[in-house]
Amino acid sequence: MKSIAIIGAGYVGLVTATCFAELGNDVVCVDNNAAKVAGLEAGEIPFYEPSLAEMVTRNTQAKRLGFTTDISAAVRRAEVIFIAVGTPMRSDGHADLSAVRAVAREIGLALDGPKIVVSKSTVPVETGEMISSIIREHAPGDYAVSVVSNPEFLREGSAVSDFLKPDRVVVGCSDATAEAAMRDLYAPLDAPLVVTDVRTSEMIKYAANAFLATKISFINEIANICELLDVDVRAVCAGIGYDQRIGTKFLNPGIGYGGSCFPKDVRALEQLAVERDYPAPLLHSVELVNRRQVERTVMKFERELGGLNGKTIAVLGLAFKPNTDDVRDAPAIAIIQRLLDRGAKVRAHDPIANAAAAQVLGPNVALHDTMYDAVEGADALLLATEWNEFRSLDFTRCAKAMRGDLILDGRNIFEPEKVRAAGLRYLGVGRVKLRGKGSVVYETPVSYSATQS
Ligand SMILES: NC(=O)C1=CN([C@@H]2O[C@H](COP(=O)(O)OP(=O)(O)OC[C@H]3O[C@@H](n4cnc5c(N)ncnc54)[C@H](O)[C@@H]3O)[C@@H](O)[C@H]2O)C=CC1
Ligand SMILES: O=C(O)[C@H]1O[C@H](OP(=O)(O)OP(=O)(O)OC[C@H]2O[C@@H](n3ccc(=O)[nH]c3=O)[C@H](O)[C@@H]2O)[C@H](O)[C@@H](O)[C@@H]1O
Repeated sequence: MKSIAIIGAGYVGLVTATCFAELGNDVVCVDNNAAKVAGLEAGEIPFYEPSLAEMVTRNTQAKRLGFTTDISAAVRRAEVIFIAVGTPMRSDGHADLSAVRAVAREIGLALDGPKIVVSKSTVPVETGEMISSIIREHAPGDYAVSVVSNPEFLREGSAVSDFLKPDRVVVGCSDATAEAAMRDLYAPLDAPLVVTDVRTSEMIKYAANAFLATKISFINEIANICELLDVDVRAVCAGIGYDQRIGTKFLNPGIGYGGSCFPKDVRALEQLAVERDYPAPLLHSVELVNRRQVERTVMKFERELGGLNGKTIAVLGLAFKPNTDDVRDAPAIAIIQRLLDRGAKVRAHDPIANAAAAQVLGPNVALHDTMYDAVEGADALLLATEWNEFRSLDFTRCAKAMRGDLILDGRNIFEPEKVRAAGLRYLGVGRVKLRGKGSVVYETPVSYSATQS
């Protein structure tokens, strides 16, 4: 049993804190957002994540988990301190490390003995060294501080089981004391432990996300080519996915990847390379293909509807993927913004993310409580997020409610024959031959990065 402080009660911080408490540790979770801490103390989880709320309540009641805004007190009582604050994308594509720096400074100022400081946040190679020097600079005494990199691989929507049953745990340490403490902490989990130095561990996290994003952009590109050749990409996925070197996972074409991590982490890794004079053309293309997937979706509507001005599009799904209310960098939001720019009206529904989407989209989009309310009077429908409830969409009911007849299945979850049987037209991603040739005029320039030569 260890005494742990987790700094940052966001997605990763709260899941990490709760899971370490569940494993029997004494955990305090710190956030500088007082309202968030007050909410957590009252049992309110600031985002939607299946099974997390019950686990927070159980561990809070068992007094293994607490919340505070007092970082100094939390640092002093903990043996191990996890940094789990956000590292969002700066406008130049680099990771914004201001929150990590601020936390390192506060840890330094509060130091009163030896500590192990662990970065759970996704951070560029060399950040561990930066954290170490900031802590030392502000510490009141010459205390031994081991800085560890322990990246997190959980996915939103399955965060708790991903944390407790990981494929592997990666720990980057610079000394034996820290390594022993991390081995101890993760001993209850039945998972391989990959122990490296700090820099390698930082790189592993970016490489993992970049690889997964690459797989998605790869299959999206194959899907786009399938559309020109009248080949169904789903059969292609099955045909290549059985090869275990390729695998079936993360091979679903769609309207592009989104979320708070893939877009920012691919760009951050690219920028790490670019500033060392390696232009990272593959990473650049991964991001480019992803952005163009959004434009391609808008283009499909434009072509099929003969223009967008005055047309009404119903969008089902706003979150960047199912089982989350997170709309950060969601492709649905980017598509909606482009549809609005071209004069279309948008009606939308998400089972969980309507409120979060309203904050980003403002009053220009009509958000509805049910999927059937959203499709009422629409010229076309976009399935943007594959929530389970959308899989049983009644196409006959849609055909009656809609003004037009186009269904664009942005996640390939519908059977085209069923859609057509209801008198509707079906378009997916890589499943139906596109009208005309492949000459799509994309908005995204080939070189969009300011620092890319
Ligand atoms: N969201 C995800 O699924 C995953 C995220 N990550 C990485 O984990 C890190 C955290 O991501 P999220 O949890 O999504 O971020 P988030 O933005 O949801 O949460 C960050 C939290 O830190 C708090 N915070 C910021 N500055 C602070 C300070 N000085 N003192 C105390 N609290 C402070 C904020 O109030 C916020 O509650 C990022 O580096 C991200 O790339 C890694 C794996 C999965
Ligand atoms: O670093 C992170 O934050 C996390 O990023 C992703 O997790 P997450 O963003 O929660 O969601 P994913 O399930 O990976 O989906 C990301 C995006 O890719 C899209 N996707 C995924 C799989 C696929 O086959 N096709 C596809 O378009 C999803 O729709 C979604 O928009 C990684 O899967 C996690 O391992 C990692 O810890």
